[in-house]
Amino acid sequence: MKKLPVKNRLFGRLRYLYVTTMTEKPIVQLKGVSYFYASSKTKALDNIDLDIYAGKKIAILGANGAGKSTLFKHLNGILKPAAGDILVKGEPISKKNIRTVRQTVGIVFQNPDDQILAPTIEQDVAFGPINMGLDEEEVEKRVKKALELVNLSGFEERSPHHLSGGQKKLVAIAGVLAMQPEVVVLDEPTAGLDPLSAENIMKIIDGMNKKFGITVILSTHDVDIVPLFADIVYIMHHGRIEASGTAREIFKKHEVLENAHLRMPRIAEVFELLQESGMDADIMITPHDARDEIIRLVDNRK
Ligand SMILES: Nc1ncnc2c1ncn2[C@@H]1O[C@H](COP(=O)(O)OP(=O)(O)OP(=O)(O)O)[C@@H](O)[C@H]1O
Repeated sequence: MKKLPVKNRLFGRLRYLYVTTMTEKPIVQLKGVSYFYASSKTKALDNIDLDIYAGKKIAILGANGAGKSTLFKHLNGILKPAAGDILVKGEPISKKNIRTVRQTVGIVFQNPDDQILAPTIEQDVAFGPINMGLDEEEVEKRVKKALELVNLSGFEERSPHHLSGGQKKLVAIAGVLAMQPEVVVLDEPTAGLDPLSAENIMKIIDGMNKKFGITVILSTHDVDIVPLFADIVYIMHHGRIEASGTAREIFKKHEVLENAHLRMPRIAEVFELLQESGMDADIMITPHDARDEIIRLVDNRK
């Protein structure tokens, strides 16, 4: 085949990049979404615009009461916005498409007791696939795979109500994964977990994204896990998105963080202290980057 001149090849490549990035539509999109709880007279969401792209890992960072759970309840139609639109795969959520929307976007609630209903783990994880009208063989296959993914194989016959908080969260995640969603939304998945269980759950969440390309949106106020996980971070406060960007960009916004009752990751504070001691240190927010920066600083002093 005749090779195109370099200029044409370059143009072709640029056009490809344009087509794949600029024209890609968000898998979930919020346009000017507001929500008001009449009972507490609270404007929980205030004109939220959000574009979530397929395959990304998103962290919504916000203090207690920022509006994270309310936002999530809008993503698969549990709550309807008082104003604005929510589109899933380009379609506004409606009565007609709500079942499809709920198969596309699975939510793992903050409290697993709100989600776990059946007497055995197997029955609980099978609930979604059965509701989707899948045949017995497919349901069984999905339950087995979902329990494997959360490391709960062998727990099928046990009662979910006699599990630890961390294990209950895993059952809730398995229930959502068994529906094979494209987007998984997790409301504070590490809240109330010990460090090892939190790390385990974050590994499972990361695996969903890496192995299956699932788009992950999670909320947290744990600033230390965010840089280890997220491609894109949003800061929420008083029902508004106050900032967005990569973790590195976000954790430079000291004022925004402070106003939102958040802080930098602990590891970054070490670099602030080094700067205060007169060292030419860059602020690092992950252990690996911190190691590299410390080696650089040590080498420079030799
Ligand atoms: N069911 C409800 N009825 C009335 N007000 C509510 C209800 N749920 C939440 N709110 C109010 O809406 C605001 C946002 O709450 P939301 O639970 O969405 O915040 P959050 O960021 O998820 O908080 P947290 O980190 O504590 O879970 C708060 O002021 C809260 O008191």
